[in-house]
Amino acid sequence: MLKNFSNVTQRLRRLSSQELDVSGTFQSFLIDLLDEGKLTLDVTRVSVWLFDDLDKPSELINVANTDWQGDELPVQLPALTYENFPAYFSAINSGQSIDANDAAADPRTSEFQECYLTPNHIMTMLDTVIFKNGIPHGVVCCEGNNGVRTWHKDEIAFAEMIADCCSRRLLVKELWQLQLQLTDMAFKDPLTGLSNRRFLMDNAKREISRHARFDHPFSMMMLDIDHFKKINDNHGHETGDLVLKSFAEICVNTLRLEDCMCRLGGEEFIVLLPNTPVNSAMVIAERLRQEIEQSVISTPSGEITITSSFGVAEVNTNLPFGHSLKAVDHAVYQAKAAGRNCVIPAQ
Ligand SMILES: Nc1nc2c(ncn2[C@@H]2O[C@H](COP(=O)(O)OP(=O)(O)OP(=O)(O)O)[C@@H](O)[C@H]2O)c(=O)[nH]1
Repeated sequence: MLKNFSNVTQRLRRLSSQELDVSGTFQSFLIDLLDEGKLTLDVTRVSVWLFDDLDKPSELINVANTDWQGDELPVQLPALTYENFPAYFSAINSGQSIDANDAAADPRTSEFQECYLTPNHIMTMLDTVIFKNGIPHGVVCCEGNNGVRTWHKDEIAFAEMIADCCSRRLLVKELWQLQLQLTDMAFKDPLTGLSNRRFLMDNAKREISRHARFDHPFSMMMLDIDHFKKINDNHGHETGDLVLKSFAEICVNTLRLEDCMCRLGGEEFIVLLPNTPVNSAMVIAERLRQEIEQSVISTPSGEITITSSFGVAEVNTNLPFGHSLKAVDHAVYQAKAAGRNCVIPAQ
């Protein structure tokens, strides 16, 4: 029987309300939950084990354990194989809770006797299944070494609630990862890993408003690789892609962390330079131009050097961003007309 039933459910409800809170780690949520299970059920250890592959599970991997210190995971996570513990795997796959009062005698858990139960003095086990879309995804394992025990239906129901909390938190974790992936896809250029045009337009709007409020100087530059078409024509599109990636890397490594480089499209890039007056932006652009000119890019079709034309402008924070974009675009046009590989300030 569960003692202080209303206190227990109260604590569990509070923990359960944290399932949607992705600000904490998955691990710390699990540990809080398992500690609650350990305390309430008065057991030696509670752990969470998840299947390696839901379609064809061959291993159960231990992802949380009340014995582990804080959030730290062991370098190698313990695992159980289907090959060694077929009866236990079948019991989990049935979806039923495993109330192994006498773990050594219970056919679902007796496989553990020699390798685990006896050496660790485990006498009783209560394992409840974690589901995903109705399919067993893993198990919450409660182990006791205070003698054989008859699990009461309240205790089994409580352990099942713990497993259900795990199921929901796992789902939230997956949805959150999907959300991050989608945001990444929406705002990142897949080739270079830089932010894309959509991000640039959003971010520029925010930066303009921030700089206007504090009356700070805000500059930008446009970079356009010179004669990029020739690289594609002479070495192939794949090498062209590699050059674009290396170009982005060279620039990011030369710029400050707070500078925001975006790929506008093709071989055209924009760098937003927060809190930077135009004369400093000209110096930064010239330094970058030299760095690009001196870099040698190794590709499968040989070493390639490139140059780039620059347009630089101080962003007018009283006007829409498109106005400044047009100004740097025109400056790049002039840089190309002036023979390329140079930096031209916008008029
Ligand atoms: N490999 C590769 N090429 C691209 C990509 N996007 C655009 N391009 C190519 O970039 C080339 C740009 O050519 P142009 O606009 O003529 O410019 P350019 O050859 O650099 O000449 P200038 O700008 O006048 O110096 C085109 O051949 C595009 O097909 C890309 O993602 N990968």
